[in-house]
Amino acid sequence: MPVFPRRDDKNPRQATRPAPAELLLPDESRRLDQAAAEAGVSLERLMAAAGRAVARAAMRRWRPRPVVVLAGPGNNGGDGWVAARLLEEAGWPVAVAAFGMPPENSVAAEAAGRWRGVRVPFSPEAVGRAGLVIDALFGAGLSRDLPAEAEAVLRAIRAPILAVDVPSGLDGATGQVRGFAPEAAVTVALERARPGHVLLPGRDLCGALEVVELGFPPGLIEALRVRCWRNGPALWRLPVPGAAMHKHSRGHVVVAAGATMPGAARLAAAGARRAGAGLVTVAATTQGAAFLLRGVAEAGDIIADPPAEALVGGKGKVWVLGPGMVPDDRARDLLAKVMEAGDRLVVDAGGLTLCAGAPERLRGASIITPHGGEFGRVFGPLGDLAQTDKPEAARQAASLTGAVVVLKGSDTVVAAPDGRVAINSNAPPTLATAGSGDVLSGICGAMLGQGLEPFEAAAAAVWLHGAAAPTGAGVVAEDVAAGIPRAFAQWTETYA
Ligand SMILES: NC(=O)C1=CN([C@@H]2O[C@H](COP(=O)(O)OP(=O)(O)OC[C@H]3O[C@@H](n4cnc5c(N)ncnc54)[C@H](OP(=O)(O)O)[C@@H]3O)[C@@H](O)[C@H]2O)[C@H](O)CC1
Ligand SMILES: [K+]
Repeated sequence: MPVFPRRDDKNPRQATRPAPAELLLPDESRRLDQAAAEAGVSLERLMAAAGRAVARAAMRRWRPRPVVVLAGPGNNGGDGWVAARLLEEAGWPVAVAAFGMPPENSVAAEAAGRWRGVRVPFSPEAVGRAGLVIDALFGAGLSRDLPAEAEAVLRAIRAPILAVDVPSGLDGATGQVRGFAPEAAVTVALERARPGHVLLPGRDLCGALEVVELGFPPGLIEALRVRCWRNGPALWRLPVPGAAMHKHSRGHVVVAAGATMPGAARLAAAGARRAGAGLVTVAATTQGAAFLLRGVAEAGDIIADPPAEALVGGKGKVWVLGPGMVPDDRARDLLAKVMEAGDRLVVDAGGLTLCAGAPERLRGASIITPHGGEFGRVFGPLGDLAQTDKPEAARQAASLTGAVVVLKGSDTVVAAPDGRVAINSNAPPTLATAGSGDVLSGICGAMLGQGLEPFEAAAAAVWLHGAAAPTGAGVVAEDVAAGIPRAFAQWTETYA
């Protein structure tokens, strides 16, 4: 069995292991506020804490300068009114431009009522001479596209923007822009980040993300039973080889591949081997392919001639089915046989093409790794949903197939059939290169082979893949595979 490093509370190095980074949905945020109220922590207190955090963020990052606070009609605006007062008390020149006023007797209205300073009309001219703009127009309560009037003002800003909760117009749940959203220099997230801070294009609009605590009573976040996290080492532990291990205890990954793109098989095999698979076999699914595959195999890969079917079944077997594979009848039969045998299975590329418009064929797979195009081809209408709500589309696909879905991109989403979602953010742009996905499917196979359950295997593989990718020009997929030992070392050094 693989050895997992044990958590040792006496080891001070492990203090660096982060807590799981929950990503709160707007609805969860509302439930949190409600639970806080029931526990005696009022919205007024939370808003005071939010406004204080915003003012402090401004003072920490900038010298005093003319500030314009754009205050919306809800609690996001309320945070803005509080921040305006605190900055003015600290001696900063502040003006507030309100876009509608909060409802009478609301907590936000009270915050607005305490403002005695300068008010300017909500107009493009108002922000023209600002040295800093605090965007407190809309946050979690954005319910439709940004109004044109608000867009015109936000577009006129030339100064740096400090966004409260989210840059207004950004949907915190999905990372999508509703009409328009400005690009902030800093975004102050309240208590926890939101999926929209990590998903694209949202992540790129937030600038530096500061997550601040508002003083919720302990235990309330845990009680929400959040199902979405930023992917990272808090969610899984990588397997590290123990002294008593031998190659057969680290999983046997079989890469079922074709010969039209033999490089794909080679990269998947390299990913699996570097990520710790004990044994890797490249199995050709087309006659004569073994001959071609042999030419690209590295030492350590065993090439099997068809029938690859002969390899189906057996303890510790994990299939990576699809890299460079021709989606023909033979491949379809192999997929069915592997499913029938109950072998663990990662489906990618050609394997996904076999299931175009027929997601039910994937029932029995452990992990599938589609990019956006493959996802649309397999899941039809869910492909459209993925354009607007990637986590929800991946979650539905996982529930439909029973497989963990790795919906790839610069913001890869990993979704489990039980509703857990991890959103990845460590992938450098260099990963957008041919063959990089093949390396990932191999790493997924290796993680399964070493005993991780599918969601953890997939999330760990995606992180490792991102951490393994060198940055800078000239990076090819081979370099990603070669970077895996360094990524393991980084993990061991920091988190193990
Ligand atoms: N626990 C926390 O995280 C806390 C967060 N706080 C802050 O509260 C906001 C969320 O406040 P909420 O009042 O729910 O929502 P907003 O302020 O974002 O906006 C709601 C108002 O805006 C109107 N609205 C929404 N979309 C539009 C639009 N496109 N055009 C015009 N008007 C819009 C909405 O009107 P409706 O007609 O939709 O009802 C509301 O009037 C969160 O972001 C934090 O900043 C708390 O301060 C502390 C706890
Ligand atoms: K905002």
